[in-house]
Amino acid sequence: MAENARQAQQLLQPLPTDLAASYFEEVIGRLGVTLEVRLDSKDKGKGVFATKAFAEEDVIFEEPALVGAQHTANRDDALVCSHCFRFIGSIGIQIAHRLLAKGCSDVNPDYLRSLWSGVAELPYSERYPLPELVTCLGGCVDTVYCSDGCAAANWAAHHRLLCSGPRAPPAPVSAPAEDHHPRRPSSFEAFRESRERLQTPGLQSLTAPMREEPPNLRKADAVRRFKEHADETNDAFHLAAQVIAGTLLRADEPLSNGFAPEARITSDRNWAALQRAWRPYAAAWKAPWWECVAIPEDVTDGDSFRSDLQELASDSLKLLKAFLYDERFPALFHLDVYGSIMAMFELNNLGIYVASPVEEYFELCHAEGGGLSEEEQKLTQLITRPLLDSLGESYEAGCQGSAFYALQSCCNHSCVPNAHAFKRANIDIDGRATVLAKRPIAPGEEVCLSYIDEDAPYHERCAALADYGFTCACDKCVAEAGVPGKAAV
Ligand SMILES: C[S@@+](CC[C@H](N)C(=O)[O-])C[C@H]1O[C@@H](n2cnc3c(N)ncnc32)[C@H](O)[C@@H]1O
Repeated sequence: MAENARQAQQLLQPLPTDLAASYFEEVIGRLGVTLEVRLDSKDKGKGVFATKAFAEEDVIFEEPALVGAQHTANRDDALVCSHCFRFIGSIGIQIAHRLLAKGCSDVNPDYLRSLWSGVAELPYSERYPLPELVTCLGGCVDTVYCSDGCAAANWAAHHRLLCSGPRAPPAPVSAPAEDHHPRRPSSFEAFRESRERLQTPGLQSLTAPMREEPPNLRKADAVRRFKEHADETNDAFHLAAQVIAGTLLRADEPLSNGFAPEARITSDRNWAALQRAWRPYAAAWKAPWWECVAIPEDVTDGDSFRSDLQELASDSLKLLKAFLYDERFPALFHLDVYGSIMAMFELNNLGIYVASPVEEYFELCHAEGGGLSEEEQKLTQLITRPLLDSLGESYEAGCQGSAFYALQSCCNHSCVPNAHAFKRANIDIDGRATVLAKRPIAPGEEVCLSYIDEDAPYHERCAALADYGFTCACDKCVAEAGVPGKAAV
């Protein structure tokens, strides 16, 4: 077996117990929570266990995503920080963003542009202050942030390698450069145009010979092609790119800082650095995507469905390698490794949901008892009614995406869960996972979430969990499976 394939197969092995234990101790320490990850939880693999008592509604843990992305289709609905997923700008900017993106003809576009630029402001919108928009350190417009801190953190985590920006990045990359001022694109059109350019490779980029372009433009085009393919086929490829870029950056760090793992031969040092950097994902090991995905009911030829998925992943990986390939770490770019990352998202992801402040704003202005006097509402609605009507039923659309969390992804399922991932109104305003106790939990008890509608009848629950590739062994399922007639309810 070639060295590359051999190393790839090694990356695809579950972490040895001692390394997995120390990795999760580090995760628990970083999050500062009173929990432990046990590696063998009753035939279910890993599980999360309480090490102290929790009362009902207690926060069991909160955790930022390791990688996360807003759904492509949601980008026009919600303008959020690309790192923490908080809403940004202002209520006026959020509404203008959506209506201008929709090409709405019911409201004067000049008025919407003035909302976008901040020249016009909506009455009472100051009651819902949002952080100023901050642009990307590398100058691309496919990411925007709520603060310099988020821009720097995203840059350091993976965006440094995934940025399609035209500007040379400021140095050092670990801290925002002093001359980097938060700034928002001057007009919605400039912002939008730049985003559209990201989604549509210009004719020039398809026809111009690559070698005549400066290297940074070549890279920018290759990044755009990868992102466009992900937008059109499967959002999870964006997350897979973040995993690979983040792993490369972590593997590179000890090598470039001279703190290389102890090994005399360079290739051995590179391999040791890669193995260490890969740990968060080795701990979430899964079989390749095309093998573990449940075949949809309407698909008759399962084999060709699986081979189509494999081909799709292969196309995506080729586009990624065009700008990200690093010859020191060839195993990271093996198709089976890419497939395992995709499977991790398929089986372990948590949806991101952040409620929109626009919903609350319209409640204030339009709902009975919303907080304004009748007279104030009447006057305000002269401005807000046309906006609300144009937005239509989906006026309250929140931010939606998906993310992977180191600890939450270890929580097993139960059809009588003692915990739930829940967003508390006005408290949980970003993409962190917040897990609350649904009932009192004793020390030593396993913390379980429900991946599905746990109130559904037994056979529906079984079918829903088959998509996750397992048969539930919780007490409720065991009891119901044994009761004649119950399965048919
Ligand atoms: C999000 S992971 C949870 C962590 C997992 N135990 C691990 O070792 O990585 C989901 C996987 O855990 C296992 N699992 C979770 N809940 C289960 C249950 N109630 N019964 C059996 N297996 C379960 C299944 O293999 C499922 O695909």
